Amino acid sequence: MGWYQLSKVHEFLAPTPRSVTRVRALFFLLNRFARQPFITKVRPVVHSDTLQRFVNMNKLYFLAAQSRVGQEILLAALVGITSHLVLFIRGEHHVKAPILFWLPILATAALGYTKTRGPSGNWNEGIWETGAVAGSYFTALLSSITIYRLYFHRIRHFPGPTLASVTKLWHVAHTIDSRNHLVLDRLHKTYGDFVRTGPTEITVFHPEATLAVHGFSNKCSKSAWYDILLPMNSLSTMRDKRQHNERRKVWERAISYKTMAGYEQRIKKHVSNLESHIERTAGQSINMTQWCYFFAFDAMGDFAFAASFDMLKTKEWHYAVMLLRRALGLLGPVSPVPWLAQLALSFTVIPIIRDWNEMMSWCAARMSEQINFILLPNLPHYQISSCLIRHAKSNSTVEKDRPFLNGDSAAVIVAGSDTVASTMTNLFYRLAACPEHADKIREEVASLPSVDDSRGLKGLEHMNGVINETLRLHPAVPTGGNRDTPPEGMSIAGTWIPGNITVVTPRYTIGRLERLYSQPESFIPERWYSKPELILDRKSFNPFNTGRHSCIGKDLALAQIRFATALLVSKYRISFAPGEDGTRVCRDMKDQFTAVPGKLKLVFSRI
Ligand code: HEM
Repeated sequence: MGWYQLSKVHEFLAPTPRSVTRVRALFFLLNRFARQPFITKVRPVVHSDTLQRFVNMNKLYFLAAQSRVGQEILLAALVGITSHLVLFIRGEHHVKAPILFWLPILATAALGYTKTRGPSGNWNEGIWETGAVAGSYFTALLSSITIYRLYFHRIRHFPGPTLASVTKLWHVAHTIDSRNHLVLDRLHKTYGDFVRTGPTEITVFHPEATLAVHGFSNKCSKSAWYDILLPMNSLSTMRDKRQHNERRKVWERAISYKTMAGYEQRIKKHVSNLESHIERTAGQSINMTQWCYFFAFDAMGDFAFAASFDMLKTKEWHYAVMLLRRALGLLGPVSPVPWLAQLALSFTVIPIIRDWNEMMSWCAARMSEQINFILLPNLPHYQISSCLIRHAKSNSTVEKDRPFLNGDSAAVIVAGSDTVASTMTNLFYRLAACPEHADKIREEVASLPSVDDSRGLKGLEHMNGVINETLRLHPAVPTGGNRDTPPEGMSIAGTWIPGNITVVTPRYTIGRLERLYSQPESFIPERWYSKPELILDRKSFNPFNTGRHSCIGKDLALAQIRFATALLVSKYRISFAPGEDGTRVCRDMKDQFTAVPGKLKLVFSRI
């Protein structure tokens, strides 16, 4: 647009001598923020009619500004922009999401009331005016947020879906069926190693991300997602580094080298319960996914509270486990958006939220039982809750520690059961699909003095290869584990990521990168011992995470998986049930922070 047309606009917009400077500034800004020069882009469509309409609108706008309602509308717009620039743009607000959601709604209702019912109230005008003022506030707020995130944000130059950089609701819309692992995998294929998956979030698929973000020397901190249990807290959700370090030391006493022997005795009991069922149903089709869950939850209930859920015996889902599994369904769609999770949790009448709260109360009640009824000298060492209670009782901090004790009781059941159950389901799926791996494990186990020789089992190369390969292709935590970059920012593989940006490092995709593994989609356990050339960079394999937040239950989990695999493989041949080909395990898998595999029907036949 030339100066002739510009000065026309300027005559109408601001008829004062200072207007030339203002109009110049306006067009300078438009040019600056648009991806390409705004004026050249707009020029062909700005003919005299359009210009006249634009001018008329501006006249109306100035007239409106002189009326009372017009002033209110302008003020609302100003408040909208100011609340973004002063409040929302800084810090975290997800915990206050319920207040921030209801406040404008209540304010609009109050405004509506005064305009329609007050002394000078008029129903029709009042409704119209309230709508206009509220609309003006929200339009201004959302426009300000959108413009800022698209054109000014520190990470605006990272590629990714445009809507994802404006709002995280984009992510919710895509993960409504709990398949975040596939959503992120597709984004990697489209946009490359660094993808902007949210207004303040970058998902990094580069192999170096694992160590940079999770390794021992990293300065990152846990992201807003980890406030999910508030007002409770737990080792796995603690964001404060000092608090986490202290709590971790208490946990290390609960699951240590010394206590492992105690746990192993009880693992053998649960493996034997699983095997009894398989023996009774030998030659018949069984739902292996379900039995892996029964096994893992029974064992974890026992380790956590000395109270097994006894599902392997009753052959039925325990009420509390059903609650927990239903409640965790919430994490699939809302996990990518911490503020939505907080908001959703405030709607306590929704069935899934009721399940969530009931599950939390159930776990808290189990912890209270332990606190109230078990005396200090009787607390066994090889029980997680008893070690945590012992610490609180000996420091007289039971009441102060309640939020941690209650949070830990819920977190340990989820962290310890879901992960083991999904890994075992996937492992048996792989053994049924490739029986030669089961044959190799059988040979290895036969070389040991006993099938439950824990030391010997640890050294079985092929069995460990099968476990690693299962965890690589089917990680139990496929995308979770988000971190925030330190305030000063950080560099990952030469790419600078500014401070306080959430970084996601999805194990599901990183475990399948061609840059890291030859034939990445193939299940080759030998790559972990006899064919190391098939692994190009071992450092980024972290199914249990690395660094100070690494899985504290790793040894416990591996012991369960090894004992169960060794016993079942040495006694039975494993095959798919008639009509089953195993595809449902991956096809129906859900990513609810932990992975939930699809149904798997197997037949175990005695050897
Ligand atoms: C195959 C089984 C398992 C896998 C693959 C696994 C994986 C993981 C991963 C990836 C993390 C890090 C999560 C994050 O960054 O937020 C983690 C943390 C954790 N896991 Fe496990 N886990 C398994 C079994 C267990 C078991 C049996 C327990 C029982 C005690 C357990 C307890 C925990 C706890 C308490 C944390 C938090 C540690 C911290 O933040 O200091 N996990 N696990």
